[in-house]
Amino acid sequence: MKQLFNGRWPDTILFDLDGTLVDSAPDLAAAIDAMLEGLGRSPAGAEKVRQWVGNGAGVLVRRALAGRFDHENGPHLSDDEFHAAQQRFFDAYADLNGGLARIYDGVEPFLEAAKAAGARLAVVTNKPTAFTGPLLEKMNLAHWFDVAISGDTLPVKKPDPAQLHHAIEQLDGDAGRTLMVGDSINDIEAAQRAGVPVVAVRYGYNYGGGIDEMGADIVVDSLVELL
Ligand SMILES: O=C(O)COP(=O)(O)O
Ligand SMILES: [Mg+2]
Repeated sequence: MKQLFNGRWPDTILFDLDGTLVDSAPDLAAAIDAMLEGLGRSPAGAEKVRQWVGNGAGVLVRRALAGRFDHENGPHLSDDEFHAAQQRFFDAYADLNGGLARIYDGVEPFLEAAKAAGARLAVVTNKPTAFTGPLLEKMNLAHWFDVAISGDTLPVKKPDPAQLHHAIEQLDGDAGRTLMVGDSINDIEAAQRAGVPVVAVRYGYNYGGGIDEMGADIVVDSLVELL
């Protein structure tokens, strides 16, 4: 990592949340299944939900209702049906968020070292604001971060680079002295479009696909490999 920054630590580091800092898919799956069961439908199960996470809550709900990743090709959904289902998901996830989730190995040692090196840290997630703060608090991770930018903070989400620009501005940073750390093609694309070097982790979701050939500057199995 330091070779990307002339042998020094980056000044600012932006972290994706779901699939990078925290394995939140079990809670997301439980909430999606509660939504589906409330609608009289069969549960989707954790394996599918893990592959549907990545574009925020609304798209996750749409994929679950369609029973497929490419929800645009599923049955027509009225706005009312969508909003009623999404509300069920929000209610269920508000109760379940952080219950089964766990912090990935290597995350806390890396955060500790980054802070000790003087880096300023932000979370940049597609998760809605209503769930980002509570999850960070529940995992006892909130104290590491100066800023959290969520999926509804701005009108656009990753892979658009706007959340990264916003985080860098709030941290008083500079894209050339910033590192992005993520688990999905969205994180890599957003970082590239923001002109920020990017580390990808192999243990995350990335829609069930590999991350090695997606263009990240560095790919690791654990963030401790960066130390
Ligand atoms: O909520 C999602 O869809 C994904 O969230 P992430 O950006 O933290 O991976
Ligand atoms: Mg992620």
